[in-house]
Amino acid sequence: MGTGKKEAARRERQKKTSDGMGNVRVKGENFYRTAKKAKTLNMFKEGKAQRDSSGKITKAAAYQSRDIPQARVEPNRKWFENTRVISQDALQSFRAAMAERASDPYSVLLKTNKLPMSLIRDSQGKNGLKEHQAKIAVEAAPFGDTFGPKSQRKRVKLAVSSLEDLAGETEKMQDTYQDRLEQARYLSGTLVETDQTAPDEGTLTTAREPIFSKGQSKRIWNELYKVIDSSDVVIHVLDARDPLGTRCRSVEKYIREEASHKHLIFVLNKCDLVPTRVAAAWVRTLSREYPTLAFHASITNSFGKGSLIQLLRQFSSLHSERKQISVGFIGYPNTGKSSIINTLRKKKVCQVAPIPGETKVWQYITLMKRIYLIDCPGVVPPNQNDTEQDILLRGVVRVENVEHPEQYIQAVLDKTKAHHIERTYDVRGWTKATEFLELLARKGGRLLKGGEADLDGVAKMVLNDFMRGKIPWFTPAPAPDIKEGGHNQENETDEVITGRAGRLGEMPRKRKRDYNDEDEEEKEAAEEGDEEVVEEEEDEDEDEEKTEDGDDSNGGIAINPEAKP
Ligand SMILES: Nc1nc2c(ncn2[C@@H]2O[C@H](COP(=O)(O)OP(=O)(O)OP(=O)(O)O)[C@@H](O)[C@H]2O)c(=O)[nH]1
Repeated sequence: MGTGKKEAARRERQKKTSDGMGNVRVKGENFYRTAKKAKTLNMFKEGKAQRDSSGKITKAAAYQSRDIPQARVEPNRKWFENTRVISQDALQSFRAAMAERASDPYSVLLKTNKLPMSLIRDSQGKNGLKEHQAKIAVEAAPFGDTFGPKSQRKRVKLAVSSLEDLAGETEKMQDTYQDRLEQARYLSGTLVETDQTAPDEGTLTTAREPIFSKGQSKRIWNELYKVIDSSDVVIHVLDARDPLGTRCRSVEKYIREEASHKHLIFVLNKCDLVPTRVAAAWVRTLSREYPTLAFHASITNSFGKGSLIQLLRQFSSLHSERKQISVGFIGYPNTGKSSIINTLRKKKVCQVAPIPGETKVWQYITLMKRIYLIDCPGVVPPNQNDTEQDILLRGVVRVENVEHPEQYIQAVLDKTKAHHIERTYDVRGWTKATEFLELLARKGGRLLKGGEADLDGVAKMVLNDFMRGKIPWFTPAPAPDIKEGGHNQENETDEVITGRAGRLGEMPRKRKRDYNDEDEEEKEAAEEGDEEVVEEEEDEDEDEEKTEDGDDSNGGIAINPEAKP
């Protein structure tokens, strides 16, 4: 809207031309020219007709021209919509099903127009083109026309001209493949380890199903690097049941080499699923490399929360010159990164689910005025040495997407103790994984048509139970090096090696609790329970910030002063 003279002129003009009531249009709807008006004006802009001295039109204006403009169809993919593709298998089964129906005299096909009938007619030769082509290619064309010196068919283009060249080409491809493997190993940080166990020259790894490459996509790694770049403290969340399996060594290496000013700490989550001794042994082992904390993520009954907050406060005072510090949570999918953030905030701020890949993008959460938390999607370092079984049992893959889950059940049975399985499912007397599944399916009434056991469905259930902690299992901590560190070696050896907990998957039978002798019932119940729950007394601390700290004194933390933070 102009001011002064121009605006006054506009108002004056519009008073005459507007609705007759003297209402002047104000800025807003319909203030400017309408599309139609603009089009008309543009048409005139393209030029006037040319006239001679007597006023006759010698050349018409563009809008007056009667020439038909040259036009072409707009290249747009919408012309190709409604095109469907059908696989050969699906086509065959459709044909078979249709043939069956057609031959049944008691059934009539209604609404055939909703079925892709042309797919059937094709094979009957209605659409002659394809059949004709096939005939030419297979039956009608003589050998000479196809392959002889007078062949009319185009030669297949080959990049090689002789058998030797072909062999050389294959070797070259093999070398490139080996280089790629090497690079993948380097990325996963297992280059040194694999050197000793490197497969023999010439052996090839088989291709993997794409679902086993979850957490490795470029997108996820970009998210990870965003989180690392924006964090001052990086918390690497490990699953207490398999801390080494859920370690991302390449990320540790990256932080050590490329971002050594950032603090890396380990948080051993899901400690409630392993016996205290095992968690303690792992904390001792891992804290030789980085500060390590034991944690149990739960909004109502957590463990290690006070220690973690205390540690973050220390980091924050270490960087007192900054306005705030950011703490990034990284780790394998499903290790409980989002759950830890929810525990610290004491409310559900991040989406949590018992399936991997729930967190899709990074997320900022304010813990206190000076401490921000960043959630990251789960990452999986690519490692050619990991089998599909390893990847699956670490909880990286969504079980419902796995084909033939029965094949992994033997690994579950090997990792767990038979009596734990018996207690969980109340089945006994199996020798093989398939027998176990069969028993379980029959017990739960999970049968398919014809009374066959639904092995697939039951196997998926067992795998989910294994990952979600319904079946107790854990990886024992490695034996402590007697010469290393300043720990009480006697106790360590005793705890880690000779205890029942030292054996694979074995859980202590008794809880560490004082029983009343009279209270036999409770004692029995405790003996039944196979999990030794790490308990925490929460000392709620009034904080002026957004969180209330559950203080468990020094419960979860074990920091080795020699370890490089
Ligand atoms: N028993 C037990 N379960 C836990 C603990 N922490 C997390 N969980 C469970 O583990 C599952 C995964 O937790 P999330 O917090 O979604 O894991 P995440 O690491 O954020 O997973 P992504 O989104 O895939 O990266 C959920 O079902 C949680 O309830 C814990 O300390 N103990």
